Amino acid sequence: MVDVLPWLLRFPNPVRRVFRDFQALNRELHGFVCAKVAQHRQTFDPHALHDVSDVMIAAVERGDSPPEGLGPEDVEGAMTDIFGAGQDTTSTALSWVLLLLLKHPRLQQDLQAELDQVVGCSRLPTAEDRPHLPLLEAFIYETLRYSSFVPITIPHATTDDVELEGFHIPKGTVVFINQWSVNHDSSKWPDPQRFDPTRFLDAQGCLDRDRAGSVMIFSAGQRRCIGDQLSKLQLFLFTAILLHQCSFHANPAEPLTMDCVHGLALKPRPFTLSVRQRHPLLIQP
Ligand code: HEM
Repeated sequence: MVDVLPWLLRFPNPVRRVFRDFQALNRELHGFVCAKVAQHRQTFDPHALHDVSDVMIAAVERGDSPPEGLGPEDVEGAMTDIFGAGQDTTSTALSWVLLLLLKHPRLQQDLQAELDQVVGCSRLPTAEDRPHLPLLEAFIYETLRYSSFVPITIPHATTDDVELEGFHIPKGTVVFINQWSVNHDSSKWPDPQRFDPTRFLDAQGCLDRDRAGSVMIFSAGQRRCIGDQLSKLQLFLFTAILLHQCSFHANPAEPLTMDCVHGLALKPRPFTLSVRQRHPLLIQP
């Protein structure tokens, strides 16, 4: 196994700082998760598994995993990974969703018109509405492509010598994918700097699944994100429900900039907005 940390420490200061901040954050999260897992162990009932922590505890305690697989001491680490990897990414995606809705008020209205037509105003959008809301799906894919908010993937290292398109990559080389450049490659994406969800719609107005599948934000290969389907569903539901229930308006005193705060994920600079209720509220406060 190759240790990528010494390699990361060779980076210039700002990049090192990002990884240090990340380590500090991860330590804090780990403490929180350990306390939660301890509570789960106390209340554990093998006949009533309530969440992913219960399932994980059940799996390691039943001895389902192979001898070299996870043991009871790994539950806290695995849960920290899942929460650490899933929380910041999904909330960052939502910040971009909101910022881009503010930047494109006409598109916001079109998305609401699609929701009103498909869902109506007597119920909330559900996952079953997804195939009938192509513009909303296209908006989410374009947000992921355009923001490319995980611009480079987590560094890995080659376990053998590799030949790739005429390049020799020796064993033990640290490699990662530049997702931002894949998503802004002008040979693949016409006018890549333009935010245009309709690039994901075909002539019939349906979602072009091949095109959507070529957005790269969850990495590739064996260590590709395990949460991709879950997070796309979450993003769909959050965005659909927010837009169905509310309209979002920019603060005229603030310029709407696409400049980002740089870290492991690119985040929009802090911004404020006003929210107006559309229909009689269907969500119970
Ligand atoms: C929009 C949201 C998300 C984005 C953009 C995203 C992106 C990524 C990326 C780029 C990686 C690195 C893959 C690599 O090492 O090359 C990754 C790994 C991972 N993600 Fe996500 N992710 C998201 C949501 C989630 C969610 C919701 C979960 C869990 C519920 C999750 C769990 C993980 C885990 C556990 C890994 C490590 C996989 C491994 O090392 O084998 N992610 N993700």
